[in-house]
Amino acid sequence: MELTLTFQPQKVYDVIIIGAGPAGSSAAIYTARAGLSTLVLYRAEADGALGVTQQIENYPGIRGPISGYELLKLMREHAKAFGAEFVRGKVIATDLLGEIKKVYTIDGREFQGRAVIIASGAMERTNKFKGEEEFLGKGVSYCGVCDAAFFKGRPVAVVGEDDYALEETEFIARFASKVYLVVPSSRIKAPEEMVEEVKKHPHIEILLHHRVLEIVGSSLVEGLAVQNIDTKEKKLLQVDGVFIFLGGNKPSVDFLMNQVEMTDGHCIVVNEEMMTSVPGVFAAGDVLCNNIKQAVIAAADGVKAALAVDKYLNKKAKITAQW
Ligand SMILES: Cc1cc2nc3c(=O)[nH]c(=O)nc-3n(C[C@H](O)[C@H](O)[C@H](O)COP(=O)(O)OP(=O)(O)OC[C@H]3O[C@@H](n4cnc5c(N)ncnc54)[C@H](O)[C@@H]3O)c2cc1C
Repeated sequence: MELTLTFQPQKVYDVIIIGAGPAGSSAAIYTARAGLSTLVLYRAEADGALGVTQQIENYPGIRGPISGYELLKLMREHAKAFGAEFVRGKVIATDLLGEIKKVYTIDGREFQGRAVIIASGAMERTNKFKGEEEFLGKGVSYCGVCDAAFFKGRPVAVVGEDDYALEETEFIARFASKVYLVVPSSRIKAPEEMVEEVKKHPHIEILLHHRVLEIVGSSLVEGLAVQNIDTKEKKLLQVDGVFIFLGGNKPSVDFLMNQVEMTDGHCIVVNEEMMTSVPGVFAAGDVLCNNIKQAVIAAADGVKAALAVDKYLNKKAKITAQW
């Protein structure tokens, strides 16, 4: 019998956009409309600064009030209508220095593109909890897909307060016997229907408005000390694992692995055409520290980056507007 092997070459996109907030989605409208094959990678549906915004009423043309997530869906649908592909996947690593740029997601996929736009926002944490570094890999994790199975039939805690944290909590609850969802704020910043789903889950207990005091244990995690912010009551949750999915206000740039020039404060350096120090790699939106954090400014930045990608890939002498 003759064996025929068929080799499926990996698709190389014209541009990969990391982030589906206003910067990434607006960039995708322009790159896709310019006929460039466009892939947008994003972490979770109602994620990023706009995704968690309850109400917005100052985005031009959308009088509102409208939730940030509803506005995002309009932007994404607009980009999809021009052919942009949106794929969920948290980017954890990149290889940007070659002509073909490689982008890796947490679930082990590799994507290739001729240009990359970094539009991952600025919602990384700035502070760590007591015990977090000590128990990293010994019960502390930042990845449900990677580590939830290690906690099959055992109790864990998840610390987080948005859509991304909810999705991870639901996934982890498939394995753990009990999941305490510790929410530092007084509400979960996610669409109501997602919150209701999680509330109904028999293994999940939500602790709203609780702060983390300390992750405790000897060689492995044995508990999470928390405090109710309203009543000041402290308790020790007996858990074997602590998953942390909190946001902050630092640029989300870990996956760049120092390949592009940055300032001391982890701010990406770009030129007037939004290009970083690496040819073919651009950045837009809140990920740029000096930006005024507004949706319309992020969107405009995304458009500038998209037009610059068109110039770069099509070797144009200058950036041209799209009519
Ligand atoms: C509470 C709040 C209220 C606000 N209210 C207003 C307002 O009323 N009006 C206004 O104009 N602006 C408002 N803003 C600001 C506005 O939301 C931001 O300026 C804007 O969303 C920035 O857009 P962005 O695309 O740069 O980043 P974001 O909107 O933060 O989007 C980042 C994207 O990157 C993705 N991402 C991050 N890391 C990764 C990764 N590792 N892998 C894959 N994807 C990743 C996320 O999933 C998300 O899709 C508000 C912000 C907040 C937090």
